Order: sequence, then C-alpha cells, then structure tokens
Amino acid sequence: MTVGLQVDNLRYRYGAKEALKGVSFTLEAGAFGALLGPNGAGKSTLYGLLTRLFTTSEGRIEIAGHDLKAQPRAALARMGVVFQNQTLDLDLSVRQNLSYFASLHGLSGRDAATRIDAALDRLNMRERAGEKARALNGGHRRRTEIARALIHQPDVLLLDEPTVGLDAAARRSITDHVHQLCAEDGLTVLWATHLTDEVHDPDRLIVIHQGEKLADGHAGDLRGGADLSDYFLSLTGAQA
Ligand SMILES: Nc1ncnc2c1ncn2[C@@H]1O[C@H](COP(=O)(O)OP(=O)(O)OP(=O)(O)O)[C@@H](O)[C@H]1O
Repeated sequence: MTVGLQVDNLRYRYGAKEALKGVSFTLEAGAFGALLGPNGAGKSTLYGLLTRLFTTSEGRIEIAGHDLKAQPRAALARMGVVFQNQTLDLDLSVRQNLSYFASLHGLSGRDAATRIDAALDRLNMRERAGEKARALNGGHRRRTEIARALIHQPDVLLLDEPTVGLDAAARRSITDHVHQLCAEDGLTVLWATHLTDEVHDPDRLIVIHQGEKLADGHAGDLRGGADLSDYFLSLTGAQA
C-alpha cells in the first residue's frame, strides 16, 4: 500500500502532563481517517505535532513519504491544513484570500489562477469568488478555507474539528465534500472530531482517549451492530 500519513509511537508532555502516550497509526493514501476523541484526548496536541507548531523527540511522523523531522519542508509542502479557528481575511474576497495563499506558495499569474479556479470548483465555490469573505455564512467560509488548503495540491489534508459552530446542513455538506476529495482525488484526510455522525462506515476510525489509542479500524467493523456513538461512549465513558 502507498502510505499517506504515518504516526509512529508519538509522545508529548506539557511539563508533568503526558498528553500523548505513544500513539501510532498509518493511513493509506486516499483514506478518510476520522480521529475521534472526547475533550482532552490529545487531538489538538497531535495536530500541533503534525503541523510542526511544536516538536517532540519521541516518535516519528511521515507525510506522503517524507519524514517530518528529517525533511520538514518537503513534508509540510505535501500537507494542507484547515485549523479549528477561522483564518480568512474577512475584508478580502474569496478569490483574494486564495490568491494571497497561492503567492505564499510561490504561485502567481496564470498558474495560480488555474489552481484557484480548480480548488473553488472542487468545493462548489466558484460562483462566490468575487464576494467578500464577510458576506459568506459559516459553511461557505469553511469551504473557502478547504479550497485554499488544496491550492498547492497536497497529498494529505488535516482538518481539526472543521464543523465546529456550523448548522446541521452545512456540517453535512462539508463532511460530504471532504469524503468526495478522498474518493475521487485520492487525497489522504485526517479529520479530528468528537461528533460520531461525521464518520461513515467505510472510514478509517482512530479513537483516542487520555493520550492513548483505544481503537483503530474501519468504523463499520468496529461498531459492529451498535450505534457508533454508543460504541464510542462504551470505549471512552465520555459523552459523544
Ligand atoms: N499548554 C498546556 N499545558 C498543560 N496541559 C495541556 C496544555 N495543552 C493541553 N494540555 C492537556 O493535554 C491533554 C490533551 O489536550 P488536547 O488539547 O490535545 O486535547 P483535545 O483532544 O484536542 O481536546 P479538545 O477537543 O478539548 O480540544 C489535556 O489533558 C489537556 O488538558
């Protein structure tokens, strides 16, 4: 199999507090990986390490074949990130937000315009390109951020609780769009959430709790005949 994302025996401490206690998993290229964990499980810590907001000497991360510690630039170039907090410039148009990001990646002119159009098409946002980000609802702002994260054509897309604050229809739409990116474009996705209804049966499901991995497999196999939230609750004792 071609590996999209590999995390091997990752540990991280905040002083005496051990936030990750040796977490390992591998996502095949093109997989939708749902990282499910209750508050405090260690999801944000894992994302911080994956994006090199901070580093650890314990464990190894590989992104699309590049070791994050040994080849950070090459590894990060293969990664797109959608953070939990909104990061658009609300006074710029959708297209301007994407153009700014493209130029940060050294893209300009016709090449940038082509990539921006393709990314906006992918998220059904092309017809909104001229609107100020401020005029968009929360769901369309998130779609713009996802389109922006695709401009440099990453192999791996990380999303940290991307549906926080969205209504049910927008949540469904974003979740479906990202599943399509895996199925149709071969993108490897890691989607952190504590909402079980965002996980589909064929998805790869990784459950973490208190810094440890409790389960890893296809969601449908793991839950068996049970409801996924009941399964999650029985594993973690937490509220789904
Ligand atoms: N700066 C910090 N100093 C000390 N402990 C921290 C710090 N940041 C996080 N922690 C602790 O590390 C553990 C993992 O936190 P983390 O934020 O990674 O969890 P999470 O799964 O992202 O939770 P949430 O869904 O609430 O964001 C928690 O016990 C948290 O209290």
